[in-house]
Amino acid sequence: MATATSFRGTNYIVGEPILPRHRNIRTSSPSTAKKRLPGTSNVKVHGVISARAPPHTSLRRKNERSTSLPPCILQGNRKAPKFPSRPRVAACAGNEDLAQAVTVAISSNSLSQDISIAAFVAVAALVWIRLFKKLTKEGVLSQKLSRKLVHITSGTLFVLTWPLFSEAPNARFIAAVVPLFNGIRLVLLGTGVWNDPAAVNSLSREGDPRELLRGPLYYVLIMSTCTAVFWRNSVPGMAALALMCGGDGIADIVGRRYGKVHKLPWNTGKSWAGSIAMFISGVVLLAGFVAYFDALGYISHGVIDSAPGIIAVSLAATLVESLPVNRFFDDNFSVPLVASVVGMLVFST
Ligand SMILES: Nc1ccn([C@@H]2O[C@H](COP(=O)(O)OP(=O)(O)OP(=O)(O)O)[C@@H](O)[C@H]2O)c(=O)n1
Ligand SMILES: C/C(=C\CO)CCC[C@H](C)CCC[C@H](C)CCCC(C)C
Repeated sequence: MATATSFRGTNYIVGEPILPRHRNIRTSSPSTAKKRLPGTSNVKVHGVISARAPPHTSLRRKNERSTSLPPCILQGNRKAPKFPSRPRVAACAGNEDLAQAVTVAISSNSLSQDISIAAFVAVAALVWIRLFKKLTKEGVLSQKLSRKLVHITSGTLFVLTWPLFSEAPNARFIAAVVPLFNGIRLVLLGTGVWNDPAAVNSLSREGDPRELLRGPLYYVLIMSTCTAVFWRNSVPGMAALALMCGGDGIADIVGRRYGKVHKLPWNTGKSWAGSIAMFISGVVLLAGFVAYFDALGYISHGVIDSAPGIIAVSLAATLVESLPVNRFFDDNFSVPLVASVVGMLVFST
């Protein structure tokens, strides 16, 4: 029997029988969302919601997701999820055993889904690095350019894979293992336990394996931390990674090419060209991340609403990157740190 319940001004239907093949259960799309229930008026129907996990118990903070409810439902269905293959929990009101069995089945399903996705992304990372290793070995890319292209692309692509993970609370930690796994590879290469000069060349400035224990290792550790701490429903983490990957990476490429003149007055090792490129690419990549996660319903900030915050974060990170403090603070540490702190100040999530 369906019963209507209300949360944050939106009415939901709780209950109705569950199908064992829960993966096939879909929430209704916005176009089918408005239906009438007997005895109610203007009720929005957003699929069948678990009797064990009503919206108010699932909502830990704004936008945060439960194992069963996508953010669009928690937010009163601002948007429908674009990945409907994620399991949606349904349960029989009044049938606790069945509801529990389904919850257990979904939890184990989420775990295997997350492990498979993490394994897939880890393999994709190996293939990606191998491609750059080959291009450097064949002289298509210089060592410096290869390192910066790996720096720009691997983090960006990794962030784009976040929606593939399930809505389970542990999904973020399983995703965070992917950069950690790459960190182990860097430690093995950097300490010489694993001897692969071609891989070292594609990831280092001068070909010295010990370099991998600094910038590249900080990079994967920051990526792992942002994944586990901020994840896909929090803009400060996206800001940290956008500025570290896109901003800092582009500053180097543009600065080396066009920054021979017009050096910064407070740091003659860096140029206006590099810093302006960092600011613009940081803004563009962070706006891209915000648009992507907003479109998928993970965050409630649109690009336009977020524009002042995006500009503030990018300016702060660009300023820090331009300071002559590289010898003490690696850019892969200082840039994401400042971007995430400013991000936490200017974005509510
Ligand atoms: N704002 C910036 C940043 C970088 N550069 C150029 O890019 C080069 C590399 O800068 P940077 O990335 O800071 O140097 P590294 O610390 O050597 O590299 P990484 O951060 O990748 O470790 C600089 O020498 C400079 O020519 C620039 O002109 N302006
Ligand atoms: C050279 C680097 C930084 C120096 O400033 C970057 C090092 C990159 C790591 C070795 C690899 C990181 C892989 C990502 C965590 C996952 C990428 C997955 C994607 C689908 C390709």
